[in-house]
Parts: sequence; structure tokens; C-alpha cells
Amino acid sequence: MPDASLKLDQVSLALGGRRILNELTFDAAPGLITALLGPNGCGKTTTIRCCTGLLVPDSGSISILGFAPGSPDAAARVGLMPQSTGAWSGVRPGELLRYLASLYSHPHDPDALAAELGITGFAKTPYRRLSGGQQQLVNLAGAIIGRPEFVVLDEPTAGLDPHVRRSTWDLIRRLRDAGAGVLLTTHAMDEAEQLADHVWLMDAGRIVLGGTVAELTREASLEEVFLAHTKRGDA
Ligand SMILES: Nc1ncnc2c1ncn2[C@@H]1O[C@H](COP(=O)(O)OP(=O)(O)OP(=O)(O)O)[C@@H](O)[C@H]1O
Repeated sequence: MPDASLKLDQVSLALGGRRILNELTFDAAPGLITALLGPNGCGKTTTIRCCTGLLVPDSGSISILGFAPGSPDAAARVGLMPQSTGAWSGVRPGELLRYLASLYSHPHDPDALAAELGITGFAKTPYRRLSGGQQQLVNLAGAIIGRPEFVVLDEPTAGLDPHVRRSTWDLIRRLRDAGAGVLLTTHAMDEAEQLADHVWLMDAGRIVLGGTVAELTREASLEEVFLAHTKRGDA
């Protein structure tokens, strides 16, 4: 396996007096799609926030493309698709993508990317008036417009119809095939099976299992493996 693009070592973090990440250790390689799976509330989004510098762990270390999360060197090379982005409410997707493109040295052409992702038809509609799925596509475009070397996608296809979901899968595979590392979270086991080169299963802030889909599903489906190794988020 190539050297890791993303490395978390013994990362712990408490929020609101509760330990959310508990000596979390895993990695993700360039040119591979890595899926982080786990029950609601197990800490996936918190992990992503730590990997992109939005939260700082209490202990442990994280390196992304050899840089500290959130540092200027990392920010220029890492794309993030968050679950929701309230901050963009009045902005029109076309303007947003042109603005984001202006922040990078070799961005995708905003109009071409909008056309590829099926955004052109609503490029002039304020973000807050878009449907949930349309907002997802704009979030995805924002994550990749700067041609990132590593992309972090938090539930990239949640709420997307099967057509758009399939084309999003194709896009994610193309990012991988172009050499980018991809870390994504999903609750859709079929998505992890279809897309992921490597799966990490997380429960209560720590990794409980990892491997390729083939390795994890030798004796049971991925969903059965998930159910056997994790507890309900509210349990
Ligand atoms: N700012 C915060 N203060 C206190 N607790 C928080 C904060 N942010 C998140 N949490 C808690 O941390 C836990 C993990 O949340 P997180 O969003 O990382 O879970 P998740 O695995 O992404 O869940 P889901 O699959 O439902 O999106 C939850 O119990 C959540 O309530």
C-alpha cells in the first residue's frame, strides 16, 4: 500500500465533558477510497472536523499530506464536503464556485464543473432555496474545485436520487483514479461495498475493525459485520 495521505495516531477529544474520540488510530492512502463507517453519533463527523482543522484533538496526532490539519499547506491541497453548510445561504452556486476557484492556483473551470455535476440549471438560484440534494451537489463541487490531492466527503450521497448517486460515485472514482486520496463517511453499506478500497469500522470513538470489503465480507455481508461489531448510537 502507498504511504498514507492521512494518518491519525491515538487521537482523543472530549466535547461537552464527554469523550467523543478515544485513541482513534487509522490511515488513508493516496489513490484509494477509504470509507469510515459507524453508528449515528460514534464520532465520524467529529473525526472529519479534526482532519480538516475545525477541531483540535486533546491528544494524539494527525497528519494530512504531511501537514498539520487546517494549516495553509493542508488547506490548499485538501477538499472538504461537509454534511451541511449554513454559511452559504444567500450565495448563488455559480458565484460561489467562481469565488472558490479564485482561491486556488489550478482550479477546475467553474462552468465546466457545474455542467458536469448537473448544477448549471440552478446555478443562479440562491443556495438556501435549493433542494437538499442540489445543495449536496454544490457542496461536492466546492470540495473538488481546487483539484485537491485529498478529499474528505461527509455522507456525500445522503439524500441523492439513484441517478445522481450513481454519477456522484463515478465522480468519486475518477478523483481516486486521478491519484487523489478520498475519505468518505456513509451509512449506505452498498455504497461502501461499491466504492471503498478500504473500510474502517468505528464505534464509540475508536476503530473496531478495518480491511478491504473482500476481507471484511468473507463470512457475512458488510451490514452483518457492521451490526456485529458496533452498538446502537443511543445504547
Ligand atoms: N460541539 C459539541 N459539543 C458537545 N457534543 C458534541 C459536539 N459536537 C458533537 N458532539 C457529540 O459528539 C458525538 C459524535 O457526533 P458526530 O457528529 O461526530 O457523530 P457521527 O458519527 O458523525 O454521527 P452521524 O452518523 O449521526 O452523522 C455525538 O454524541 C454528538 O452529540
